[in-house]
Parts: sequence; structure tokens; C-alpha cells
Amino acid sequence: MAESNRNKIPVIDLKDFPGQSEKLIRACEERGCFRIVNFQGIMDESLMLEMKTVVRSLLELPMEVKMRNRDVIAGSGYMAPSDINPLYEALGLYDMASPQAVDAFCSNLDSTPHQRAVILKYAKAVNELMMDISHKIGQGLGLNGLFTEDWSCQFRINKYNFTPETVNSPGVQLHTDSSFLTILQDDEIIGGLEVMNKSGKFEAIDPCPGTLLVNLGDIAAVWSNGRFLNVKHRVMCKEAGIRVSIASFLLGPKEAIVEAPLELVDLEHPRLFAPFTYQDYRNLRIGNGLHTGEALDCLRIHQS
Ligand SMILES: O=C(O)CCC(=O)C(=O)O
Ligand SMILES: [Fe+2]
Repeated sequence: MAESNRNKIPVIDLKDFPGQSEKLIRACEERGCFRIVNFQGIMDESLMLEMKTVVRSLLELPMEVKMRNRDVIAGSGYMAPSDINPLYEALGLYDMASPQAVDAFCSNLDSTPHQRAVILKYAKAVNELMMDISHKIGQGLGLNGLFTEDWSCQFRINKYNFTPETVNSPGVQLHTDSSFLTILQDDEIIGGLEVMNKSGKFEAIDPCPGTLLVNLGDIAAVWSNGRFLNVKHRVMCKEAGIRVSIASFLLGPKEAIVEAPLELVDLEHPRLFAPFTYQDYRNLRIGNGLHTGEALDCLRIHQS
């Protein structure tokens, strides 16, 4: 059983910096996830709610329309319910930082001009938030400048079809995200997300409307030279109802290699991973079905 963790996940106030800098870095190291609050001005709660309404209606489109949302990179398009995750389906968009890609996504799904405008606005806001958070992470480690500026982003809108009969079955299997970081707008009412802490115990993440959850993924573990935790998580069916979440992934550099900055490498902290590109990593991970960060072991040159 997962413990309820109403007070365990660190809450980071984005308006209180550099005051919360140490707390942010500790959250990245110890938990690999945190909630963010006070991001109005970049992302407003009204936009989050509008976006939820839009994605709910997209996920209700007929199957043949959703199937038009094809992969642009491996695993970026529509995922129908499968044997492994029968309660789950998702639509995806790569690269959400590109207005042309957003446009193509919307055209494929016959979106209305209003839906298109909301998605574009949300994509822009979430991208700005990603830059703000990664900048704060960099500063917290004593680095200057923005290192994630032209990295690629993807978003995935997830739908879980939970019924009374499916209570206690998995909605989505245990995984890490392949990204550097993920901004998750979870369901406002239906819970089910669980993160695994460092001692291997699951902790339930209760819905907390008006806030966003940030997860660190595999690229964060590499970029930080092993300092940050790529948090394992899953979604369980805890109650009946349609659960909808929006995951926005800041993946990694588009073409450049992924590597820890020199400031994070020294004699006591030798480089842990061989250089690679995000695309190579994604292919390795998806091609071999390594969903909980095991693909990183193939790239390890030093044990931490
Ligand atoms: O639906 C959720 O709350 C989590 C989704 C997730 O982990 C993902 O899309 O990678
Ligand atoms: Fe995830």
C-alpha cells in the first residue's frame, strides 16, 4: 500500500528565489520530484483549467481521428489502450515548443480555432515555466546562464478509464520519464499517482488543484552527474472515474550531446556517463523496453 503523502513532497515557491534555492536542489537530490506554487504570471490557473477542458474533449474524439496523431519521434504519438496498460490511452505532441508542430497536431485532430489557441497558449506558458525551473536548478548548483534554451519538448495528454471493477489495478506501469524534467498537471479530483521514494516505498500523490508537479527524469540524472534522482512513478486505479493528466516533458538537447557540465565533474566526482544524444538514448530505452531508467546502465562508465 502506498502511504498518503500530503505533506511529504517538497513544495517550491517559485516567487521565493534565491530563498528556496537550497530546498529546490535538495528536492532534486532526495526526491526527484516537487510541487511548484506561485507561478501566476507565467501560467494562470484559468489557463490550466481551460487546457484541461480542451484535452478532455480531444481524448473523447473517435478512435479513427485519434489514430491520426502519429509518432514524430519514437513513442510521441497516440497510444491506444494495450495489454500492458488496458485502462490508459494518450495523445502526444512533439515538439511543443514549435508553433508549426502544435498546428499540425491540431489540424490532425480537427481542432477548433479556440482549442488551437488554448493549446498554443498553454505550450508557450509551460515552456516558459520549464526554462524558469531549469534556470533556477542551474543557479542552485552555481551555474550561470540558461542551458536548456533550445532543448526539445513533448507533451502527452493521458486518459485513464477507471471503473469500480478496476480499483487496485495499474493505470500506467512503473517507469521513469526519459526527460530532464516533466511538468505534470494531474487530475483535479481523481488521484492514483504514486512515486517511489529512495527506500523503494510508494507514496501517493494527492491531487492539489492550482499547483503543478515536477518530476526529474533520466536526463537529469546524467546531466547532474548522478546527483539528481530520476524518480520512479506509476498510476494506480484508486477510484472509479475518468482521470486526465497533462505531462509536459523538457526532453534534452535537440542534437547536441547530453553531458554533465564541467562544474559538476572533478576528481571526487568523475564523469559517470559516456556522452550520448537524447535521440540515441530514447531509441535505446524504447527499443529495449527499458522503462525504469535501466538504459542508463548501458551508458555508465563509472559507478557512483
Ligand atoms: O498521469 C499521471 O499522473 C502521470 C503520467 C506520467 O507519468 C507520464 O505521462 O509520464
Ligand atoms: Fe511519467
